Amino acid sequence: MTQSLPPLRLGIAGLGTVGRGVVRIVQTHGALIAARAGRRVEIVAVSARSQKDRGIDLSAYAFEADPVALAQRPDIDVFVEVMGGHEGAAKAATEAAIASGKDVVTANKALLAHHGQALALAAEAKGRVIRFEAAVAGGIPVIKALTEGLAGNAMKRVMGVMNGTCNYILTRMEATGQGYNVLFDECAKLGYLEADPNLDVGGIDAGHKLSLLSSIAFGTQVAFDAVELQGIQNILLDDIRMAKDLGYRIKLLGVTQMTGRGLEQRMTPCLVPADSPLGQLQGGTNMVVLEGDSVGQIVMRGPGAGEGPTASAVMGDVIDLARGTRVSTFGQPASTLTKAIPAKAQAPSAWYLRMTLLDKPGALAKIATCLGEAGVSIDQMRQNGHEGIHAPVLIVTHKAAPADIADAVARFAGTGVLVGEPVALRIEEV
Ligand SMILES: NC(=O)c1ccc[n+]([C@@H]2O[C@H](COP(=O)([O-])OP(=O)(O)OC[C@H]3O[C@@H](n4cnc5c(N)ncnc54)[C@H](O)[C@@H]3O)[C@@H](O)[C@H]2O)c1
Ligand SMILES: N[C@@H](CCO)C(=O)O
Ligand code: NA
Repeated sequence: MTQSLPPLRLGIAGLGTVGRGVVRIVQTHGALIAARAGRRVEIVAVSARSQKDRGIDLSAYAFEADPVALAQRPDIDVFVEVMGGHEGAAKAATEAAIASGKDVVTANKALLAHHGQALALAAEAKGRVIRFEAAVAGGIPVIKALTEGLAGNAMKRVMGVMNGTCNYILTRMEATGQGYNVLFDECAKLGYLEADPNLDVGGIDAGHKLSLLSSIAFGTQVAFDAVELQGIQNILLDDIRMAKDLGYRIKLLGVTQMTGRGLEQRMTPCLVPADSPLGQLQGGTNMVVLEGDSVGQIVMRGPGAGEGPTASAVMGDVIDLARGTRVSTFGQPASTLTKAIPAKAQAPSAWYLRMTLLDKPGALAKIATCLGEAGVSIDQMRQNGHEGIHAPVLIVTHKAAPADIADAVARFAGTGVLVGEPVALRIEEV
């Protein structure tokens, strides 16, 4: 007869959206979890900023006002960090948990994007791991897919729409004909925005997630600073409409790939074919596209945020630890991850260029000349009527290097016919 294992004891720091969800799953699915893990999972202690009523019964758990004290308790096995923030309490408590020999489960992409390598090394030195399924694309089990199911593949490219708020804004712009500012305000009212909304609309939150996927996919140390970031704040309704006319949709798309030029990581608004899985992704849903040399392309779609989906991911990690499944934090020992060499030049692609010109003879010709001088070839060029003396102009280029596009855009400024700033978006082959 096998001897039954003692319960796995959790300390949960943070009782907000995610923390409450974790407590609810542990309380409602105790028997199911015990059957699957071969042992019970128990909550021993919790920590939050206050002891206010949260609509869940916490009476059986010890309360620690200080998350560091929670992390150091000798009666917990796993520290669940669902507070947020990449400095301060989350970092101090995670370090304390590791130092006192606990495994860590976290939903905190910002913390790992900034300190992932140091934390993973510290955990490894103690024979511990950090699991973070909830941190990337919420409920989609993409970390598990990459570290386990696809471990026999050399990964070629990973792409993702991983900020639900941005995808909500972009798809609602198309569906309602309302502009960015109106939909930003709607997101604020619906509570979709991070405390600092620039984390969402500036692409930073999604960039954090991409940097974690890069590390696992390519065996490199997390290099968030090397992610090229561009937000969605400058996308106009006109862009959404013109992209649609061309057969595309605009997505805040993350792409990471290892090229002969180095590691390319970008999180930028891109045009993708409207009929592709990425192009069809609506609302706040996330999608991750994984391309491996043996498996080909895998598309995973699902909820990237919210209490249930995020807590589901946290519990998947907890149950792995209860079962004794201990995959290294980034899929291989942190000491073997190589330093990422950021690509000096990013891959060429076709480009969408939108600008406003003075509607006068020769204006378009001057812009065409700039493109020619920069070595960029034009595929399509459209002027959609005019607004007084201003003419909105759309140009689609053949494949061109980003440096050549930047060169052309710099030349536009000297023509005397440009009004405002042009917008250049990649047309991504997905
Ligand atoms: N909400 C989501 O849908 C979602 C999805 C994926 C990942 N995440 C991540 O999960 C984490 C938590 O997010 P959330 O939405 O649950 O946040 P939240 O703001 O709803 O809750 C945060 C909780 O942490 C507690 N807390 C914060 N600082 C503390 C401190 N110094 N000491 C003690 N307690 C402290 C707060 O009291 C609160 O209970 C973040 O890292 C977030 O990025 C959230
Ligand atoms: N602000 C994030 C939450 C999940 O990380 C989003 O909109 O997707
Ligand atoms: Na996930």
